[in-house]
Amino acid sequence: MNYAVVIPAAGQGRRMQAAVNKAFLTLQGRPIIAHTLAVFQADPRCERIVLVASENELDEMQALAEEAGATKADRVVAGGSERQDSVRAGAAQVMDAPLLLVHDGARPFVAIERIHALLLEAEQSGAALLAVPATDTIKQVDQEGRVKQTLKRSELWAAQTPQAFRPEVLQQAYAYADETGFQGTDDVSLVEAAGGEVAVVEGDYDNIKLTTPEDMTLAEAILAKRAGEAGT
Ligand SMILES: Nc1ccn([C@@H]2O[C@H](COP(=O)(O)OP(=O)(O)OP(=O)(O)O)[C@@H](O)[C@H]2O)c(=O)n1
Ligand SMILES: C[C@](O)(CO)[C@H](O)COP(=O)(O)O
Repeated sequence: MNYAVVIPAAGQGRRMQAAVNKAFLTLQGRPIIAHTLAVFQADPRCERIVLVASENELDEMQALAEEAGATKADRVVAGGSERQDSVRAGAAQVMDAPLLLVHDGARPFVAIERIHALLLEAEQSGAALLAVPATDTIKQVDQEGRVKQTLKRSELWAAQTPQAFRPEVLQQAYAYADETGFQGTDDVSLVEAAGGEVAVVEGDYDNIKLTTPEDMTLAEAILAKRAGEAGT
């Protein structure tokens, strides 16, 4: 099944501590968001890209998408103050798509094979995400900085994007969020909160979200490794 993807890039990148929105920071001379757009532009199953930008960066983002040759990104829409608001504004544009994906603008390394595995699962389950098994031991910590408990690592997975939905499933989840005021830090958590099932598809550890300055160093290393593997 084909799909439309919503790419939120309307954040402020505070943890990146850069002077500009981190989407515009460059890796090997290309803006992060151009790397992300290239993945979906190259995927024949991706029909449309909805890019979500801050109100004051709409023109800059549109120009960047054009320069990057992302012809599927025919609209750039204004985001909101929270990630969930930005995704929602973008999703409203493509609720008629066969499947709807949400993918962080700040995750430039997702592999097309993983996207296709995710599509298969979402088609059947209604909602699915890429995730990787936790590699660290995870502690639940109270407000005073004391450990409440050590969570069972074999049951813990780190959520990534893309996250994929049959549109009616996402629509119902948004209706639930409207009723309850639920705010999630990712998109499938709205479906979970509404009592729906979410399937997990194993992703790759290099599908990182560029969040802190250290991630930029890691990202350059991932690109260099890929270039080495491709012999370029
Ligand atoms: N109001 C928001 C907040 C986030 N995002 C986007 O959601 C993705 C993941 O969010 P995150 O990495 O947290 O980005 P920022 O919110 O920009 O970072 P920070 O929390 O450090 O400010 C990013 O592509 C970001 O641009 C968005 O579109 N709208
Ligand atoms: C959606 C997400 O990337 C899954 O890991 C993550 O939850 C986004 O969180 P952020 O606080 O907006 O970075």
